[in-house]
Amino acid sequence: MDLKEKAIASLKKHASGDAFSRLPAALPKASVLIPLLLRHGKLHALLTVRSVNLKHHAGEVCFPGGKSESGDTDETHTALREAEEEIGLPSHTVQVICKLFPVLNKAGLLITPVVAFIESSFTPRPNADEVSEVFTLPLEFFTKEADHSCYPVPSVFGPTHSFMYTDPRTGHIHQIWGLTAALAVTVAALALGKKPEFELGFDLDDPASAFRDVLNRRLSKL
Ligand SMILES: Nc1ncnc2c1ncn2[C@@H]1O[C@H](COP(=O)(O)O)[C@@H](OP(=O)(O)O)[C@H]1O
Ligand SMILES: CCC(=O)SCCNC(=O)CCNC(=O)[C@H](O)C(C)(C)COP(=O)(O)O
Ligand SMILES: [Mg+2]
Repeated sequence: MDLKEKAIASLKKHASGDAFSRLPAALPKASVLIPLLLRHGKLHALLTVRSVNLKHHAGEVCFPGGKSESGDTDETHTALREAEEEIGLPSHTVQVICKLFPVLNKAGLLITPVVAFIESSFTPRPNADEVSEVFTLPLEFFTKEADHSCYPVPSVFGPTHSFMYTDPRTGHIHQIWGLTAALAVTVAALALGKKPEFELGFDLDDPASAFRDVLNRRLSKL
């Protein structure tokens, strides 16, 4: 099996499918698309920098995504629609692999990550109202200790991973932390089948249990 086939097989083992479909329907929902691609024989992930003019998470690094709208048929539809709106990614060119376990953020938004492969030749067309920059980086970056730290963020999370990535193409230094870092670390570990050099915080063979525990604890506080 080649790198891409291995990653797909490994990610599919952790597909959440409809396991979370019985959560309270009233919870506001959002999806993020975690776009993977092959570049120079390695798996890469695509990330965006949010416009500084947005009301929420201004200037932060995140995956393409956003809130569910009434016309969306499911979480995957939301992720694909948002990616098309934000970076001009044509939905029909995307190979969706699976949905992973959803995460409840501080604002009570239930966020479903959708992992997908996109074409290596994709050229982003960022919508400047929402996205100021798009970049890709090797997925294995999220398994290395070199540019990683882990620290508590008072009243927001438990410990959060944080990475400082210097994009060799632009020289820009991007901080990737919080939800986005947690998702990137998870997808890197699953897709590459590799434990990071730092403490992962969940069992690589059964990540769903840890995510389900966190979700249940959060739901019980609503
Ligand atoms: N054309 C546009 N100009 C400015 N802001 C926009 C916009 N389209 C969407 N937004 C805002 O960008 C944020 C992210 O949208 P989305 O969920 O579609 O990704 C939302 O704000 P809030 O985060 O304040 O709700 C939304 O209102
Ligand atoms: C969830 C809170 C954090 O993790 S803040 C730390 C760094 N920032 C991020 O990881 C961005 C998190 N936010 C998002 O990905 C999006 O705001 C969203 C998917 C929750 C909702 O999308 P929208 O585009 O409508 O803001
Ligand atoms: Mg968005």
